[in-house]
Amino acid sequence: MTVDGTEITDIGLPPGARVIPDWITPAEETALVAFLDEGAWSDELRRRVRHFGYRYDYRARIATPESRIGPLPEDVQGLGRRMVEDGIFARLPDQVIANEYLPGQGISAHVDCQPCFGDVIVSMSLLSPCEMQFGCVATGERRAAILPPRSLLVLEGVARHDWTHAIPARRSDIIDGVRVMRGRRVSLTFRTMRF
Ligand SMILES: O=C(O)CCC(=O)C(=O)O
Ligand SMILES: [Fe+2]
Repeated sequence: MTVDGTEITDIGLPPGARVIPDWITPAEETALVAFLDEGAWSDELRRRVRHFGYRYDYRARIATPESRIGPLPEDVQGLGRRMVEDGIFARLPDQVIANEYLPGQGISAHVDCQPCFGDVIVSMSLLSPCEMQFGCVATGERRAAILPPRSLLVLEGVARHDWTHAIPARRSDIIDGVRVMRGRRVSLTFRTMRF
């Protein structure tokens, strides 16, 4: 398999990353998307986003204590509490970004802000599956994995700090050898502020 012309030798997740399938039910998924769609999505990027807890500044690439919006909405806070109960976070996540990806939209390779955000990053996938690509900053090694809807992707350790993650901006993915057209995907990324 090749990703952007680079041969991928080891398909899968980088060390320190795991996918927890079916972490929420289809009914919870529907309710969450409805909640997100009731509010105002921001058009500041090529994909739509909503920020909760603290606003992330895409130009400066930081979130600061001054960027505080307020407490997380109860629906989102409840998921954070469940992540703490499940031992995924040691303390309650307090910064969440919702991303909406329509077919053809993606997110470029990045490491989440290291001075701003803690050592665990969790991304919840809703609606459509998609491929996420990973790149080791030191060696250039590439990996890729499919994120199923209602799953959690947990990034910690090396996967959080030393590998980039990205979603290719395309309209379909190869899943189990079959080309699958993307639908609308919404994700919620949970983080803890370091401040
Ligand atoms: O959509 C995703 O699953 C990832 C989002 C992401 O990487 C981010 O918000 O930093
Ligand atoms: Fe990220």
